[in-house]
Amino acid sequence: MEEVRQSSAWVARNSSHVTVDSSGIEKVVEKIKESIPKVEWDYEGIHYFDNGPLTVQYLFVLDTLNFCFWPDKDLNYDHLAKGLKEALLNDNSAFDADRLQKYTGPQLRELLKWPRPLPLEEERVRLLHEVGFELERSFEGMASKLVESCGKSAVKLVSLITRHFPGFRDHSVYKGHQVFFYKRAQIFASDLWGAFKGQGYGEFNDISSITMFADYIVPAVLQQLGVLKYSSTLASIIEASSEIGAGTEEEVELRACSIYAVEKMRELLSIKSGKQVLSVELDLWLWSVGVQCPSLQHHRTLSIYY
Ligand SMILES: Nc1nc2c(c(CN[C@H]3C=C[C@H](O)[C@@H]3O)cn2[C@@H]2O[C@H](COP(=O)(O)O)[C@@H](O)[C@H]2O)c(=O)[nH]1
Repeated sequence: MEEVRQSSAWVARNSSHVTVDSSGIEKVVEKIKESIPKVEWDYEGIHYFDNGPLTVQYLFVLDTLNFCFWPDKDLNYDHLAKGLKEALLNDNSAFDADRLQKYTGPQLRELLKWPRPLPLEEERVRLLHEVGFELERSFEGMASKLVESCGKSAVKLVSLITRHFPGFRDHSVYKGHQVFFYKRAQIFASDLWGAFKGQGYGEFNDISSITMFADYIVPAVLQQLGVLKYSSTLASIIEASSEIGAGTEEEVELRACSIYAVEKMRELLSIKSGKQVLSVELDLWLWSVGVQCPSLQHHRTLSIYY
């Protein structure tokens, strides 16, 4: 994940609309260093888990669709995680590779028991087809085979996913530089690690390589904590709930500065507490704070990546 770290740091050094405030980081670290908040994976109790390959298939489908809920104000991540779980409990072949290649928009809606079109529904369906097709072509139809071929390396897993599945190639070009985020690929590795508690399909010797997942919730939490500072123009765009285009400087800076800030927080926290802290752990804490705050104003970008 070095390319994610390095390219995000480059954006943070050259940014025009978002700044990472080191005194803000110090304040947060001072507050939490004595007892570092630990949030348990699936604290909500919404995910499917059977300790086997079907869970891996579920998590891969989940993270294929884990983006852009906000255009429908009643829809959120929980609906997706729970809806897919219910679908699998009703029919354990619902995510077989051949079935994934055939879903239509209305069928996906029905699967999730959502009464109206999903945001970016056509893209969601296209990505499911892509995943079904490539799983069948290269991994005997099973996401578990994909995971098994990574030799307990999260870095290898992310790179294999981005090589095989174009829909996971989450990157941007910023001021002429290529910037990598790989949000859904990284969160898949982290979901495996969390669900299987670091064992079996969730065992990764390099889980510390994973960065935070640059979504639309964590940047807003970091801003509230005083870790990120926005230009007045950017702040008013977000307050007005106006859209920010995918690939704009503003959007790339919000995501990259969040990655950079969490890396800095992690480094400082490790020094001050004397314990190794993982970016995935900080991410889950920050995300859970964000989704429990109904008044949180986040940036709005139509994107298939987060
Ligand atoms: N950084 C980060 N972003 C995350 C997650 C998760 C869920 N992780 C699960 C794993 C274990 C836990 O028990 C969680 O349930 C979703 N998201 C992102 O949030 C947004 C959805 O927001 P809203 O519309 O309000 O539901 C959307 O971009 C989605 O991609 C995370 O962990 N970290």
